[in-house]
Amino acid sequence: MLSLVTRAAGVWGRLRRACSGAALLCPQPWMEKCPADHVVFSSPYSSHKKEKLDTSIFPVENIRNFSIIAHVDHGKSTLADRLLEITGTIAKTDQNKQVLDKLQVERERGITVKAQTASLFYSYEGMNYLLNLIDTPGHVDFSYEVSRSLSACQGVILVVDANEGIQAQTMANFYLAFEAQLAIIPVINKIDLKNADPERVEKQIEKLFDISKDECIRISAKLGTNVEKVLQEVIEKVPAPSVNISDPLKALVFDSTFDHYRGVIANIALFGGEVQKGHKIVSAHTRKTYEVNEVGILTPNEQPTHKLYAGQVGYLIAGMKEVTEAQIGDTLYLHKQPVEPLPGFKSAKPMVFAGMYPVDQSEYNNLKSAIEKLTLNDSSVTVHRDSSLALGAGWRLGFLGLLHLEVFNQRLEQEYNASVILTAPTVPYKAVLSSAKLKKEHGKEEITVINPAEFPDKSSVSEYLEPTVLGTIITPDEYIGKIITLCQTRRAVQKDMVYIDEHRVMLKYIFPLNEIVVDFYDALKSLSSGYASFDYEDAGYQAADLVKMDILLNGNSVEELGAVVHKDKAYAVGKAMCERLKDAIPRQLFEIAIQAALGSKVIARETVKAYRKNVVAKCYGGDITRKMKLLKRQAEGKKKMRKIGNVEVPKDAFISVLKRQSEK
Ligand SMILES: Nc1nc2c(ncn2[C@@H]2O[C@H](COP(=O)(O)OP(=O)(O)OP(=O)(O)O)[C@@H](O)[C@H]2O)c(=O)[nH]1
Repeated sequence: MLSLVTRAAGVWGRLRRACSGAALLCPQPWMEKCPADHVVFSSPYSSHKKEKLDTSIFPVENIRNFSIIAHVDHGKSTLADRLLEITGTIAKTDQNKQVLDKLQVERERGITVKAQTASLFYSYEGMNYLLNLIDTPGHVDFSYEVSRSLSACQGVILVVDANEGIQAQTMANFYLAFEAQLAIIPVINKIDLKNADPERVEKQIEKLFDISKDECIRISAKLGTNVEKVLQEVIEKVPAPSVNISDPLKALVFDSTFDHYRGVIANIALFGGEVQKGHKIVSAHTRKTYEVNEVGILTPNEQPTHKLYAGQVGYLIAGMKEVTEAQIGDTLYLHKQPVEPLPGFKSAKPMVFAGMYPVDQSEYNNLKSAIEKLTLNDSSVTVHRDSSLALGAGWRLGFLGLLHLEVFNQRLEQEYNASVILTAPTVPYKAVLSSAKLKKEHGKEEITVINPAEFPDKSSVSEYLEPTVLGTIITPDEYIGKIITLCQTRRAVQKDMVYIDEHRVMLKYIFPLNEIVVDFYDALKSLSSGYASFDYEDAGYQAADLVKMDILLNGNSVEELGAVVHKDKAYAVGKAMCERLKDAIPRQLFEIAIQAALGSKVIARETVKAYRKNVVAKCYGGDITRKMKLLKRQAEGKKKMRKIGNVEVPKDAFISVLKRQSEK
């Protein structure tokens, strides 16, 4: 014990030297409130220190790796901010709002989409600890991030809102942690709210998770109330990683990003050994050898260290220039010291597919490289090459949900300046083939169809199958009636209904995936005044009576707008799609007929009237610059259009047509 304290004191000195003097310790204003034994010895967030830190002072027993998990908006990122402040990782200011949500898309939408790591230094009861915190997203579309993050952890802080109580994603995230056998610290947040009812939430936690209410910590992440207690509980309750420094290096790549200058930056968790600059490492996946250029921890910016040791979580740069070289889930080991690779991750199962095309074919290569780099950072996206008559060469991408698709699209625009056309999303259907010709062509009897254009005709199929999910809805009981009706209109079958307390009910339904993927969540929120929550998991395939619906513009079938629908819904969906297309397609110089058809049978029709006005007429005889401006604006608008036959279709129309306006 003594030697550890002495070592730690020495380290503190070294860390203090490594971080510039100004960055450290009292009399920093935010330090004065720290209790005497909670010594802070990291640098403020803003300053990236090039001088290397020595983290050897933290023996494995003093390392804790943990995640914060919760339902959307229950306060994970706010709690992370407070933990960063308490440990002096960032200065305490009012500007600290969701510091770990670094992406523009996260800040704009106010949600976490990427798990983010931060190493915190904390001194408690005379011991110095290295705490590696991973903040995770709450939305179901990003649950792959959560499950990957948990593989680098031994414990979780499970945050539950004191007003909303346990919600659908609280359940899902709890089970992820429970199945991974992690220590779970239940935290009831937002106790400062007027309607907070922590006692009710404690009862729910006892009932649903079998965790004693005495273990729950009541906090306000916003005000900082009791947050320090959470940190101490992490030290007390989360076990240190069970690893050995003297073993050969075994590092799990649990995330990667691509830096334009430095290539691939891999986030790694060390399950054995140590690694430092100059080491030769091998990727178990590609068997390629690399020399390590830099290792470090994330504070939460990259902070180089001399080495990374077993039990630590950090980053590694090793001259991987191609995005395909750093697979998430890969195991890295030292050259000539091979190890049994870690199990890696189950690959994500895409729920929604959509076509993605460059707005202009000349941008194909740029977009290709942008997609490759972004999928390195978001490995749950699957990519297949595709092409379409109207849109040219492109890709068919698989996502975990519609929000995931939208966020990926937004990130492409914001981080890679790439503008794309997205086609209507579809779920992966299956067809059991009866035609000998098709069976031979595909080399199998059952095919998965991720593009409606390739949906085989009924005459060559013995059965169609559609994907289903087990949905969990948690709602105040006053909305049950409306919710049950909504579920029935979505062809759902009820599996369970239990009261989780006097007024809240948990419903379980099997849904056809295509009934919920686009807008079920919005409909649920709107009819429950925002109080119901929803989460789902894969539940296999079921037989379904499916048909392919074509959309025609002036008699020409538009492959990119075609959809696979349930036969009973074809008329309603066709009518709605035609109506929405009518709103989306601007009037042009000729009349446009929009039709939905099943085979040769037209089931719905709308007309866009011709547009007669000459936009520059009013400029004749007038100012030529005004006329030029008007024409330029028109040309800009045209760039956002796609010509199909002779009809100009706005690029957003392809995706917006499937959205249902409102639920009756
Ligand atoms: N009153 C009150 N509001 C809080 C508290 N903690 C968080 N909030 C607010 O709740 C909202 C959501 O907080 P976040 O920290 O972004 O929640 P999150 O769980 O990280 O959200 P996602 O990452 O999108 O899942 C924000 O407006 C916070 O200011 C709290 O203790 N009290």
